[in-house]
Amino acid sequence: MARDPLIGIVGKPSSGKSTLLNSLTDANAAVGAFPFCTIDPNRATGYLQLPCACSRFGLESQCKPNYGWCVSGKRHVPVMLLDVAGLVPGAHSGRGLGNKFLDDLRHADALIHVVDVSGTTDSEGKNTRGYDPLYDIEWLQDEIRLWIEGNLKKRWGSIVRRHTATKSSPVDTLQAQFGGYGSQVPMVQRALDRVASEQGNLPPLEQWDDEWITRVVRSFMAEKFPTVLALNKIDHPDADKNVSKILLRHPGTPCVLTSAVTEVFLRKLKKQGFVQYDEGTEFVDTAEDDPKLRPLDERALERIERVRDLVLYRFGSTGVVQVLQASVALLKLVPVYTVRNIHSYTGGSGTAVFRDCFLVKSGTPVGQVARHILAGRSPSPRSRPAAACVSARTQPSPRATTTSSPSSWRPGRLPQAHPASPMYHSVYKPPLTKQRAELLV
Ligand SMILES: Nc1nc2c(ncn2[C@@H]2O[C@H](COP(=O)(O)OP(=O)(O)OP(=O)(O)O)[C@@H](O)[C@H]2O)c(=O)[nH]1
Repeated sequence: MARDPLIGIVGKPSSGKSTLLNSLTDANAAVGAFPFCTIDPNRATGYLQLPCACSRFGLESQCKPNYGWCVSGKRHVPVMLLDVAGLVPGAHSGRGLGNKFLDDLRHADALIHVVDVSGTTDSEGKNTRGYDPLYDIEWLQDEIRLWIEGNLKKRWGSIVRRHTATKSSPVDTLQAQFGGYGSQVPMVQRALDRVASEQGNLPPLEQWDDEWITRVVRSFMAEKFPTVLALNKIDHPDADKNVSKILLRHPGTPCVLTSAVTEVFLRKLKKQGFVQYDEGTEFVDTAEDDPKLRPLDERALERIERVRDLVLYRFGSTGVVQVLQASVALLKLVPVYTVRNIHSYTGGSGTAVFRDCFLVKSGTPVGQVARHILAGRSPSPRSRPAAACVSARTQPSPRATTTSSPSSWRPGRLPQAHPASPMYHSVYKPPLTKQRAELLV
């Protein structure tokens, strides 16, 4: 990924995409209980929560990020988000507001699919009761596949002729077609390898029929658009049974239970000084717990109680922070802290430490990281040339620098994402056995 990661938020109309975007950012995307409330894709900066490198050295008080912020060793790293207008079944052929929305997705590196698990909106986002959201997961994946497949099949005859005439490899031929989605050769190669491992060797490209094309496109989708499901509206009484059904049907898919509307509510009260809320946790203090806070009226207090009972105490959080962490984890990104002084971790002048943090694919050679950072940014003089890279996940050594190579990681490469990292813990990996899930139903 030669640019900053972009996470696309997709789903049917009224599933809560804009609410999720608002809860992750300071954006004010239009929110409404009517379909197609969003028409243009909204881009906004969300903030990914990570344990900051400063906390490993007891330097929390000196940590002053150039972008985002850090509180008590919890770093908030900016990540670009894209809220795509609601998709409906048949979108690939222009239904709803057309496949223009699918085109908006081209540059996304991973997707958050917002699924309304309350069952109160149908596949087009219209109000209903008892709707089965399992259907939404399937048709949305199909729409994306049919869109890519349609674009490919439109030109299949000439693609094959050119492939034969130029004696290209299937990877090169497909890369020429998939380049518009921001693919790269290794990504296309992985997609083909996956098909080969599942189906046996692929026939020559000239002999691919519709079924082979579908298999290849499916596999490319898994590489290009890794997806996490945000099972949203868990505050609704009908959500439990739908969540259980989804977890049973999609055991391998990363899912995070969310209540975006609760997160928006809590962040708003926090901003206004009514509550102390630690985002990503279940802890909300009011004036009853901390007299320094502004007192809430009876109605707001009742709502806080409901939110605690229905969401925070039951699920441990609103899930909004975790869903962004899960999507970044799908991309196998690790934070890299560039510092000028590898002894003080400062950025040049002053005493502030760990001023810059970049998200980089795990395993990327240090030289490539440096080239990417120096080429892709126009850093301020204060944060200019990185003399060293420190990754928050370097375990157990504190330093991963270009000039020293601690024994715990391979010299010249960034460490692999640590499996015990909170980034992975926070992904809602269904801990349910089949029996427990059935009990929930
Ligand atoms: N109960 C509940 N309602 C929610 C939640 N998240 C969003 N909503 C409500 O769902 C409705 C639709 O939310 P939006 O965020 O506008 O949905 P959208 O998916 O962006 O819709 P489009 O713009 O039409 O694509 C609004 O009334 C929200 O308040 C949630 O977690 N729980």
